[in-house]
Order: sequence, then structure tokens, then C-alpha cells
Amino acid sequence: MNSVTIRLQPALACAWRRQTTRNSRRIRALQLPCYGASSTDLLPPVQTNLRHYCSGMEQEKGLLFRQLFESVSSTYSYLLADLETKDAVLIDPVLETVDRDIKLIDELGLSLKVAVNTHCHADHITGTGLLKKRLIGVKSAISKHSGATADILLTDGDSIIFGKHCLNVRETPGHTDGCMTLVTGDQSMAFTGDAVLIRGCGRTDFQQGCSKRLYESVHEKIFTLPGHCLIYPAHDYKGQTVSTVDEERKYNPRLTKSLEEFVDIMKNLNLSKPAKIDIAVPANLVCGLHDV
Ligand SMILES: N[C@@H](CCC(=O)N[C@@H](CSS)C(=O)NCC(=O)O)C(=O)O
Repeated sequence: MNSVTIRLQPALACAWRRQTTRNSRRIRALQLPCYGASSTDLLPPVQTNLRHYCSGMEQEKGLLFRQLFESVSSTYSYLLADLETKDAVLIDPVLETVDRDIKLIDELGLSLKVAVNTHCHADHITGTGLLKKRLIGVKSAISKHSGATADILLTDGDSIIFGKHCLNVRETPGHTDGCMTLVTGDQSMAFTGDAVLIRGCGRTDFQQGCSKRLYESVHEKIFTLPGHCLIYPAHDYKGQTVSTVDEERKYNPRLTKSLEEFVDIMKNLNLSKPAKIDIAVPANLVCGLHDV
């Protein structure tokens, strides 16, 4: 295990190889999200909980969190920042929404330190390269097993630190070899990429896809998180925004099945190839415009 600490800027965000035992102690005691709805709140339950959760995180833990959407590829990007230091991380940025994301980062007074992809996407070009070009000091990050180039190559147990917050890397291959799930230090949120989608999962019919591997990844690395842990996927095609580990353990129509049934379901999805796969994969192997 590489024990080198990668300091991106002194006293600011960095990604470093986590020394498993020492750093597992760093993970704070689990804290349940604030799920109680106030009597004046008339929103439907999921939105109510989410709003309370996010405002609770901002007030109690000093974590800024924004879920952002790109409608052509139905991709979610996630902006997280330490409200005190303003250090920010952007998960799965999309090329077409880079202007929007930079505007938001500016308006919120944040300093983007890391743009990280949960995997080498096949359906859209990542915004990572353009963000690097437009914002000074941004580092790109992706799994070492993705085959892609980036400033930071992550492996299982690594962490991305931003201020007093962190995202811990859990390798969850199966959709691709280099798929990762990023979990907040308190295990209250998991950014699952295409491993777990809400009531679904990533397809396994190209890019080193393997349904057995995906099933094992999810059951070993995601379904073992606390039940209340919020699941934020890289895509949703039905207008859903968030789920929980408990919900997916109970209601995911694919992943609640036996391994054999799951493999059979995945073999028979009959999905058409993503429209942009032939341009997206080569571009994403160099983090979009990484080398430009
Ligand atoms: N129609 C879209 C591609 C849709 C698709 O294949 N989504 C992927 C994730 S992006 S590679 C997937 O795994 N879907 C699983 C599912 O069950 O839908 C396009 O042309 O881009």
C-alpha cells in the first residue's frame, strides 16, 4: 500500500492513500440524518426528509451539498464543500454543464479542489478536463483501475479530503472495472455511480462489465453500509433523486434476487448502446479535455 500523502495545496484539500486501520478510526460515529418533518412542512415525504437532511448537514456539520442534473444523459453531478474552508469536490461533472457548475461554485464562494469521476462513463463526456482548464488548481481523480489518466488515481480505502470532510473510496467494479462508490466520512451518503441506481443498477454488457462482479460489489461494499445511508446514483431515468441502503436492500428489483437470477436478468436487459459511447469512452480515458 502506498502511504504517500498527496497534498494538493498546503492545509487544503488533498487526496491521500488511506492507511486502513488508522483512518478507519477517523470515521466518526454514525449519525442518523434529521428525518423529522416540521408541522409546517407540506412537501411530500422524500423531499421533506431530504430538505431537512441537507439543512441539518449545513447547520450541524458544516457540509454544503448540491445535487445537479444534466437532462440529455440524465446524469447527476454532486457538489460537496466544507462551509468553513470553502474547499469543494465535484463528483461526475458533465461537459455540457460546466458553465452552470462554475457559476454555482463562484456564487457560493467555493474553491474547487477535486473533480472526481466514479468511473469512465460511456454515455457522456466528463466535464473534468474543461474544469481543469477553466479553474486554477483543480485536480482530476478517477479509479486506478479505470484505465484513464488523471492527476489522482484512487484505489480502495483512499480518501478525498476537503476541509474537515472526506469521501472514502470503495471499489465497486462490475459495470466497469474502475467503478467506485464514494462514501462520506460519517457514512450518511454514498455516491454509487452506476453500481446502484435507484431500483436498478448499471448495465454489464460492455466496458469490462461483469454481472457477478457487480452483484458481489454491491452486496459487499454498498449493502453493508448503514441502512439510513442515502444513495445518490450517477443517473436516474425516472425522475427519482435519492434512495437509501435500506430501500434498495428491500425493493431493488434486480439486486434483491439471488446471484443466478441477477445474472439472468442482466443478460436479458436488451438495452440499446448509449448513443455517445464511441466518442465518450475515448474522451473520458483522458478525463475529457484533460490534456488540452
Ligand atoms: N440511452 C442512454 C443510455 C442508457 C444506459 O445504457 N444507461 C446505463 C448507464 S450510462 S452507461 C445503464 O447502465 N443503464 C442501466 C439501465 O437499467 O438502464 C444513452 O443513449 O446514452
